[in-house]
Amino acid sequence: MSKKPSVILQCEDISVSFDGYKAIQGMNLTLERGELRFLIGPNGAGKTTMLDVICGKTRSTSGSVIYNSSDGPVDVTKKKEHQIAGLGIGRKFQAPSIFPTLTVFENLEIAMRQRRSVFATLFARLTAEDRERVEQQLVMIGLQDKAPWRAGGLSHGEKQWLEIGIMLMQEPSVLLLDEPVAGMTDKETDKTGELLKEIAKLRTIVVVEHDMEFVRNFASKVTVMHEGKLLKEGAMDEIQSDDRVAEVYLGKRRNADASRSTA
Ligand SMILES: Nc1ncnc2c1ncn2[C@@H]1O[C@H](COP(=O)(O)OP(=O)(O)OP(=O)(O)O)[C@@H](O)[C@H]1O
Repeated sequence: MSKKPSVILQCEDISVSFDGYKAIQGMNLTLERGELRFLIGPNGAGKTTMLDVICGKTRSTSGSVIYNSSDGPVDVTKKKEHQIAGLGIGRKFQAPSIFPTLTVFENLEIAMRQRRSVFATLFARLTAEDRERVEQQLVMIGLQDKAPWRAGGLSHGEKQWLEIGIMLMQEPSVLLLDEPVAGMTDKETDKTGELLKEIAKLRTIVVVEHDMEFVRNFASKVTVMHEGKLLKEGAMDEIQSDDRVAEVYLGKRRNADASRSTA
């Protein structure tokens, strides 16, 4: 058997324009298998747009996103959103996708069934193996005690973990998450960090994040974007001691302070 390439995703020279406004300008991003990468940068840097390009929600105006799928390399910029999801790139959006009136268990069960053909979904009964898969997922996301709960009754943090569990039932190789800890308590935030580290043992995760404490606590490698470009990439301590990174964050804060003081 041939060895899988260590790089799972390579975004090269990506540019995106919105009605002439250049939101991304020649961005490069290379991800290894099994890494937890944080994508940071001031507001409007282009982080979410980068995730949108990778999952096919937004078309790049130039550049390529090569995904090393189990069937070989594919340029996903040529694919549609549902095809990209089918190839193994999962995206979690801010809007919740859980069914609040169904139980936690049923939410995971439905996600598992969606992988199958319509015929199989209509007629399949839950096998012992299926049940085992759902149960393993419940343990992974820390909701085993809440399996019979209605999903709508979960706390905010628990709902986010269930959403991550739903994504995992599709067995993606790459997970794209936009601010997964927004609105969480400190305890929930830490638990989410541990969960993401666990998931990244088998899969690649990209997290767009503003919560710097969360990034400091859980990031091994960080990519900083500014004005649609790559500003700096490296370990968190290198990022923190970089003058240009400090400048773009402080510069933004200074501008915000100035406009506030003149308001
Ligand atoms: N659909 C769109 N149409 C027009 N402009 C857009 C669209 N989506 C994003 N933009 C603009 O592109 C730029 C980059 O946006 P993006 O949301 O990717 O930044 P971001 O780094 O994720 O910011 P934030 O941290 O505030 O979420 C911003 O100036 C934004 O206003």
